[in-house]
Amino acid sequence: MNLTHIWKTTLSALQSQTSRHDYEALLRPAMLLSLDNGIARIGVSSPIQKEGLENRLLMPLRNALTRVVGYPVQVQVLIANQALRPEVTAAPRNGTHVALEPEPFVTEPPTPAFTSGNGNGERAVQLDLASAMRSGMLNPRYTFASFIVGSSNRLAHAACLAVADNPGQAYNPLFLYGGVGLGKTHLLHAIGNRVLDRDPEINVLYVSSEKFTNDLINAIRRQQTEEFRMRYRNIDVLLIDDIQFIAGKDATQEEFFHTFNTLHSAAKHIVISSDRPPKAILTLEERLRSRFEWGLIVDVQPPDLETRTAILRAKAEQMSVHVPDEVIDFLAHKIQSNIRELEGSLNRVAAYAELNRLPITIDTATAALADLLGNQRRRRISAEAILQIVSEHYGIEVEQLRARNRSRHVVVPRQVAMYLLREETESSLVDIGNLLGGRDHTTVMYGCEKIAEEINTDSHLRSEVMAIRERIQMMRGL
Ligand SMILES: Nc1ncnc2c1ncn2[C@@H]1O[C@H](COP(=O)(O)OP(=O)(O)OP(=O)(O)O)[C@@H](O)[C@H]1O
Repeated sequence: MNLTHIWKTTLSALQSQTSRHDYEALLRPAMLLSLDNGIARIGVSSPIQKEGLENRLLMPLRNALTRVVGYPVQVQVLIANQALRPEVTAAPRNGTHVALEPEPFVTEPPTPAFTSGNGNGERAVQLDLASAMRSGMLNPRYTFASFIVGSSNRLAHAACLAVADNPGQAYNPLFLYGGVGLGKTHLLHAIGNRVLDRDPEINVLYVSSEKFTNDLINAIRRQQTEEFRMRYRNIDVLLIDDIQFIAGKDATQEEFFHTFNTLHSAAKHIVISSDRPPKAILTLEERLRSRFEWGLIVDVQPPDLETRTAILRAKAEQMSVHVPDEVIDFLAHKIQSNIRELEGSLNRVAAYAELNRLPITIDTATAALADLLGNQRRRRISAEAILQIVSEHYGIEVEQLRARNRSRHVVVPRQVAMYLLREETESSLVDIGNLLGGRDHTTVMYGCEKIAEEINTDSHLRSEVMAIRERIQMMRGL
């Protein structure tokens, strides 16, 4: 493995363990300069980044590197010569694409610009700045083509596609919400990429609400609010990520309110993502909340087993790694609620197998993910607890779920229980059948498939399943 490969694998492993902010601000812009005699030299571009890495991320970094290379590694953080580092600042406005977000969304980890200097023939690679500028700050990997659609994200995907094909028309604003690592950012970028593919003249801006806030603060400080407004109000498609961060920030909310009004009244499109629906963002101003509710609000749920399996297959294919079906199935069962973690786990298993020259098997995967699975064990929820939650939700007794009763008010909860037991536990179809009064495994399979299909078309059933799932997640968190 060369330095780039080691660093990429380390970053993938760390992505699911660090906050998004730390990952984007501290890890992703850093670079593995050399690895000699068990000492990894990490290059950063500023004292702030060095301090952040040393204070917050040294241990995870050391552990992740150690796992990736398979021997103990010490970490040194160095401030690399900034002259070597290509600055990706606000891209020149060429009238096609406003690029305000910093480097992280430009490329894979920025290998460029640093000399790896390990004496092993690693060469410095020059960042293709021109292509970074061309693609703006949208991540070219986040497209609709690379997005796997399943029941958990079908509506969100369809709404985003509709916006990308007809910006300024239906669903304005489009408000996407859902938990961590479920693909909201991916979808925002996919809209941007598709809009630009179809018409490179359209001004698209992807920005996190944190970045919006910082830009505003800087503009106020430098008395450049007019420029700020020109920049943010002169775009055709605004993709704003993690809007929940502006809640409680008065000046930012005020500014965003006017940005929103200007864009919306000019039929420019606004797509917003958040970790929760507008109603649940408690300190959000009422006038913003009501505007967010003007268009379409759509959720992204944790992926079901089938979608997790499809995502893992697609990622393995992208990595050109053959991963046997039983290992895919194993990972899909183990990592349930976060796609970023799902990807990270596959990367880890592949790197572990490669470094230790092992075939990819369930044993290899168990060893590679030992710490992650250890944590999960503590959070495992029993099948009985799920039955309890389902029966409480529907106001019936657990015994009725097990009984032979076929009236609809019991059949639906029973099938929901089958579906959730399959999704949320490692129980086999036979186990589930036994748990539910000795039913045949084909009956269980039918129940699971029925619910999986119906939640796509029946919004009432969908929200019931979501509510039960939320309770299960809460129980896991306890
Ligand atoms: N349906 C999907 N198909 C393929 N990859 C996906 C899918 N959903 C998410 N991913 C991948 O999972 C990772 C995490 O997704 P993303 O960053 O979009 O999540 P998010 O919902 O914005 O999370 P956060 O709340 O942390 O911002 C990304 O690498 C993304 O490409």
